[in-house]
Amino acid sequence: MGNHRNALVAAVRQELAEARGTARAVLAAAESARGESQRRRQLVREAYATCLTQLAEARDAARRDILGRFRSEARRLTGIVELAATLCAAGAAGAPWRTWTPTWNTGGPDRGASAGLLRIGTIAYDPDGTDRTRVTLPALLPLLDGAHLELGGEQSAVDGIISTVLLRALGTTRPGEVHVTVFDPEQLGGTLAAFGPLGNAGLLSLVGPGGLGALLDGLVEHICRVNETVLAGEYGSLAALTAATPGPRPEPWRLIVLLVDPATAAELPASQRAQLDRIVRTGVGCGVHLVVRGLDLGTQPTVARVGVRDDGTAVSSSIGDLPIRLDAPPPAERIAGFCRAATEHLHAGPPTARLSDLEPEKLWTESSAYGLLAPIGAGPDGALVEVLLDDHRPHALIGGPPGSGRTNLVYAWLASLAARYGPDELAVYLLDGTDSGSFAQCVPGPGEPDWLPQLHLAGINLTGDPEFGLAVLRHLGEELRHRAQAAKRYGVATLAELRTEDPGGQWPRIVAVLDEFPPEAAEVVALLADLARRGPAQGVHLILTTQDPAGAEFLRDAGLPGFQLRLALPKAEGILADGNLAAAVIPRFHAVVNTDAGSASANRIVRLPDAGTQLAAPRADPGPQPVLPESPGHLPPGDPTPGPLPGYQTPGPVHGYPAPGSTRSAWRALQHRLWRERPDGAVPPRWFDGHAVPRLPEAYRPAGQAPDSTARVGCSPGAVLGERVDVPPGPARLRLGRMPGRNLAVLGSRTAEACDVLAAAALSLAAQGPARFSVACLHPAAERAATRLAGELPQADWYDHDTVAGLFDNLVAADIPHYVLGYGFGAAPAYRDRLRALLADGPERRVHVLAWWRSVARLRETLGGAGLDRVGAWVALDVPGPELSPLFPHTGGPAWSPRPRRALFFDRSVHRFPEVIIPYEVHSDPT
Ligand SMILES: Nc1ncnc2c1ncn2[C@@H]1O[C@H](COP(=O)(O)OP(=O)(O)OP(=O)(O)O)[C@@H](O)[C@H]1O
Repeated sequence: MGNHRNALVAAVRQELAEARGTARAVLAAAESARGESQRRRQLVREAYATCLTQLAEARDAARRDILGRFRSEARRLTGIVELAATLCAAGAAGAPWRTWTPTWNTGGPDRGASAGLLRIGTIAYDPDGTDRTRVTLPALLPLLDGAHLELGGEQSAVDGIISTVLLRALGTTRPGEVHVTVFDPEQLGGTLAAFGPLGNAGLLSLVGPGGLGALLDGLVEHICRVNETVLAGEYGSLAALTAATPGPRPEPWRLIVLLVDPATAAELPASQRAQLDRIVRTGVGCGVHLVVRGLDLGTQPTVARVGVRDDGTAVSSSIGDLPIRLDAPPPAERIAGFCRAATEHLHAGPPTARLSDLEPEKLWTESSAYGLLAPIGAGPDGALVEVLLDDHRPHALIGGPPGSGRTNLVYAWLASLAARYGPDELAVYLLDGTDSGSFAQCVPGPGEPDWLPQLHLAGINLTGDPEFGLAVLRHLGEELRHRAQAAKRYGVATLAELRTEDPGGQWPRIVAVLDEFPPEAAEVVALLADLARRGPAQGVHLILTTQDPAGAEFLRDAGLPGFQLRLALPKAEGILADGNLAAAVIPRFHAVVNTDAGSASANRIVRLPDAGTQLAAPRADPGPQPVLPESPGHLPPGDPTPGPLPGYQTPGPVHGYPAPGSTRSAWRALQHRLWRERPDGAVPPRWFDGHAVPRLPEAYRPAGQAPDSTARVGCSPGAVLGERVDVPPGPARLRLGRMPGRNLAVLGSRTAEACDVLAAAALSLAAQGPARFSVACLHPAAERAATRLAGELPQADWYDHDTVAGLFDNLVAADIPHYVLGYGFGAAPAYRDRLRALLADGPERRVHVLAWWRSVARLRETLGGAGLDRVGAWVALDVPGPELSPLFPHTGGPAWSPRPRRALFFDRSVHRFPEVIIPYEVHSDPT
């Protein structure tokens, strides 16, 4: 039993031991699993913490990145907004009052430029609420061509806004482009008193307390008129019309300031309310803008509202909820100063057009096929006024008393034409019938080698030389004939058609300016009439200028057609039609341009630019004269002028030049530019200066020793007597062939000039080949010149009172010509018969007498009445025409009024009528 019990105990123990062992094993396993779990949990916790940290870092990085991008984008956009704001409210529209100045003082705005926005304050914008991104932008309001303004809130602040927008609107437009009307029944205009000076220029009007209805009615009518007559259904608004068409705005803006207290506003009659609504709806397109305080303008999109809040800031419907920090209103003295300046500016009129304003963008781009169109100045609105010369209105008459600016006007017109039409399109001829050297600036001068490339010919200082003007008119008549023949060949009638048919031909339009050219002579009248009548079809245009009514009367009397274009300078008489008094009232440097022969309805007032003609004051020193470069002795008789126009000239001083180094005038600067553009091979124009005394050219002076007597002698050498007064430059010559009468008498008491004629003749003969010269001086006054000539001739025999017999004794026949130069033969009566015999039979033996007598009576005394025939040619200096009748083949003497340095030359074998010549200066240096 005990064993059983023991065994049982042992078995129980055994089982217990096993169970304990098992439990221990399970416990150990559980503990180990728990440890593992705890480790894992730890790991997870750690991973979680790491993850959290990383996520936080990533989030922070992303936030930083976003913020950075936001800020840079905000900065960029802010920059754009600032730029846009600056552009929308440039200059006077946005500048602070400290530096504010009206835009027209700084060169702008352009005529007809569109209006922008106006600054009234600033808006502060802080996108992220940290002060770091805070930006300040101008708060801008639309007004001109943009909106009506309805302002509400504290009164003084609202009035400040009104002053601000008014001044900015006025300052960004040209004076006169904005008219202001103020209805201020409480203060009777006192609210905007600083703008008062505008009233002096009609730019500000006040409406009395009972005038609102009439004001609104008037505005409605004005809007109707603009819609009907100005916009005429073609344009939606004045802004669109101004943008689409060149020139100034056709209608000014009207700013209507209505300062109404709310009580009055509430009692506004229905009719006025209705008119107000009409204006609100339709006014902006017609330039009518309401700026109101105390009135409700309704909900039209054309209304911008500004409300001033109690804290002094404002909000605007055009900006949104952003509060506007209002600018201080403009100081009253600045407003008043501006208004005074604007008034003065308006009274002064538009700025003077400068010569450069008349120039096109590019030189020489126009074709003259159908006419010549060019501006000559600016109209009252500042726009350039153009004048046209064409086949229908071909010619122009310019008139104005002395000093009124005729020359200046011609220069301005020429500048405008010459800048547009190149030398292939335009040929200019200038004749100055005054003594003022008017056109001297167009030709080369000392230190100024340039000339007007379109200029073919200029006649300067022609008071004493109407013959040159006549020669030019004849030349133009020839050109007309030449063109008419070409037109006939091609079967066309107008220049435009000729140019189409003959594209390679040179057919520029010709503009001939005749400044005070005297039309007295019948031939001048006939030539002018011919040019005026037939010129237009051939592209020849005349511009006549006159300083007294006689010029216009002449036109009327002569019946010259085609002068519909009239340009009347201040106080011009007879240029415009009777009863058209415009020229009497225009100010200095203005002109009335009239394209309808002066009838009052066609008047246009033009302000002319200064072409700088004041530099054209006459100079004292004469310049050299035209020279032909042909060798002497090779000209056909009667036509000493080979070579086409334009002639050429030795550059030399000409009257009227600015001294070298002087400031270039506007004209001169333009001419220099044109000259640099001249075509290759362009030759200077032919010019003739009536004040200049030509020197005997070197080509007509003997070069050295007497030519060998075996050298060839021309059959009829030509004695050069003086410069011809003709279009092609060149000397007048006397052919001395072996024919009876080939002798020369120089007549007149101007000893120096007579000696010059004989000296030029002798020297030029000496330059042409071997010849013998005998100088017989019997007059003491001529002794010095004769001695000098004898010394200059290669070989000459000298005779005086004591030795003159030898002259006749030594007349031996020779193969070379023998020229006898006589000074005062009348003083040797003892030799009259021998002299008469010499004159009679000398020329056939190649002995020619060239001699000076003080008068025709002396000549007659010396030669006897019948002996006059033996003198086939004469040069008369100060001998009146009738006295020359014994030497003249027609009845009565030639028409000749003597004048200094001019002589009448007649060679009966060549001339039908004598010609005027200018005796050369042979010895200019005192000896
Ligand atoms: N538009 C202008 N602006 C400024 N100055 C001008 C203008 N027109 C003319 N002048 C000046 O007035 C003066 C007279 O002008 P201009 O010589 O052209 O007149 P004119 O009528 O031809 O005179 P004259 O009868 O003496 O020949 C000159 O000093 C000229 O510079």
